[in-house]
Amino acid sequence: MSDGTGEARALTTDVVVIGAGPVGENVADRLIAGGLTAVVVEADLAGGECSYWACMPSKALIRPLTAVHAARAVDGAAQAVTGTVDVERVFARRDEFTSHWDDAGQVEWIEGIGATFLRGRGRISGEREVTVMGADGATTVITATHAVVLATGSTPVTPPIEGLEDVAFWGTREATSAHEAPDRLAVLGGGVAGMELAQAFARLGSTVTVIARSGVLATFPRPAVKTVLDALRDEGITIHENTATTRVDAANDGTVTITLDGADPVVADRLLVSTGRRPATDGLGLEHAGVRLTEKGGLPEVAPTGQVAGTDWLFAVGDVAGKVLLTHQGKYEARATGDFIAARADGSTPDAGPFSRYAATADEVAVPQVVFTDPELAMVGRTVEQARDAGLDVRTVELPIAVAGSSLHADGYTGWAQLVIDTSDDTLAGVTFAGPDVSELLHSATVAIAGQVPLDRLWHAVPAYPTISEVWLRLLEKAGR
Ligand SMILES: Cc1cc2nc3c(=O)[nH]c(=O)nc-3n(C[C@H](O)[C@H](O)[C@H](O)COP(=O)(O)OP(=O)(O)OC[C@H]3O[C@@H](n4cnc5c(N)ncnc54)[C@H](O)[C@@H]3O)c2cc1C
Ligand SMILES: NC(=O)c1ccc[n+]([C@@H]2O[C@H](COP(=O)([O-])OP(=O)(O)OC[C@H]3O[C@@H](n4cnc5c(N)ncnc54)[C@H](O)[C@@H]3O)[C@@H](O)[C@H]2O)c1
Repeated sequence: MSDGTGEARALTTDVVVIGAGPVGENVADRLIAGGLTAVVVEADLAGGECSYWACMPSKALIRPLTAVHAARAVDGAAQAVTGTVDVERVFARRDEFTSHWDDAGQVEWIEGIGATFLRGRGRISGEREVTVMGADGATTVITATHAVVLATGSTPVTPPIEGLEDVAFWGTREATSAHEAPDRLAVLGGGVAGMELAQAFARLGSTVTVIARSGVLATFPRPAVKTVLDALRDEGITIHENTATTRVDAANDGTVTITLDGADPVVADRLLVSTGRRPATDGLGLEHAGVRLTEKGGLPEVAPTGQVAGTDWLFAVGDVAGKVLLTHQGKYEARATGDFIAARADGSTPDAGPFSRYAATADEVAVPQVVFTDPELAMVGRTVEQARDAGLDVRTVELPIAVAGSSLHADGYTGWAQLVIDTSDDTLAGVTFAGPDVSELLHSATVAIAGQVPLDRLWHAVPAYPTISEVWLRLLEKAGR
């Protein structure tokens, strides 16, 4: 804002938060709860990528499709599903979940907690100083007495493929906000976003081809990924793994041809590029904080408190911190950072050791993630490879999910589960489930890992009969109990 004379307006606050995604909102909430004042700066929509173009719209699209599929998998209920999915209603329901891309409710929430909301693009312009350029060109210079928190999220990475820059392709933003399903959709990138959206659009009526440079969902155990691959292929989705894309061409009729190394070209009406994201650090003025970005544009070391290495006033949380690109983990970092800044504001040095309230320790050992394909993938903690890389001595037990609860849940239920066990203290280092609706099992595993519960004690956590959770009993028996 300016005062009408063209001069910058000046503001002073305890903490400036740049970015009002879920993570920025949460850090502001903790700062205010801790007795500080905060200005939250947002260039686009308050609520961020997650609310309008990522988690919420994608899951809003997926849920009705999964619900229909689930009913069809239960004899007696299947007979009640006599129609087809109402594609228009699915998109309309998604529109409700994104509040029709109107952030009035989120702005009201931010102001309701007592923070000041400022619409504009923020950049660091000096020590503890942020300059905000409003959409109308007005400038506000904000001085922070305590800290500046970066919560600017991430931006998509576009691979350097010949011809791609001349094609009007979809990113995940366009896919999650689409109002129609293309006849033929090609998806470049077999990560979480690509696989979820591939199945969603296939179920909305598109003929879908996925092109993955490596194996799809490569960070998950392969037998778990196989349950997803088999299901998606059964639904008619073509999946090319370990396949390089050599060039992309657009024709005058709007179709796109994707030339592959070692496979026939793919012709599509739309190309979705979902090949990963990187921290949103462009134009943030980090040089004014003495921070040098890494080659890939990431921040240097960010401590578990969120403090950026080499400064005592700059913090980073959520996607921009570059640790874990998940909403729930970013919000967890926000709680630790907000509490740390508030606790430090009186001049004391809070104990920010592992598992203290001021350190996002779980980022390293207990990150839960769900892939909302159908069947779902749900994993927390380390895979065998990650555990061994971290120097742990581990053993595994794995088995198909075949208990009374799963057989009742869906006819022909197919699932897979694995425990990664740290042999030094007989606790869990990682757990993976694959199968319909396993996402709701995941928190049990997260509690066991974060709580470092030994298997001997876990044996006394009796799963209710007949639920899918009974797989815990089978896993523990196989582990020697
Ligand atoms: C398709 C898709 C689906 C996903 N689904 C899930 C899911 O189901 N579950 C899950 O946990 N995660 C999911 N994610 C990841 C999730 O979206 C991110 O981890 C999450 O949005 C990170 O939150 P954030 O607040 O750090 O960043 P963002 O949500 O990106 O918010 C950052 C905000 O900062 C603003 N900003 C940036 N620069 C400036 C600036 N200079 N000045 C002012 N404002 C600025 C942006 O406009 C934005 O509003 C998904 C991602 C994608 C792409
Ligand atoms: N359910 C969820 O929690 C959820 C859903 C979607 C996204 N996300 C998060 O959002 C972030 C972004 O998702 P994403 O799927 O875009 O990223 P990602 O990093 O998970 O996957 C990107 C994929 O693209 C591939 N790739 C890279 N370059 C390629 C090329 N030239 N050709 C073909 N493939 C190529 C990579 O090998 C990788 O498999 C992720 O970190 C993810 O965790 C989470």
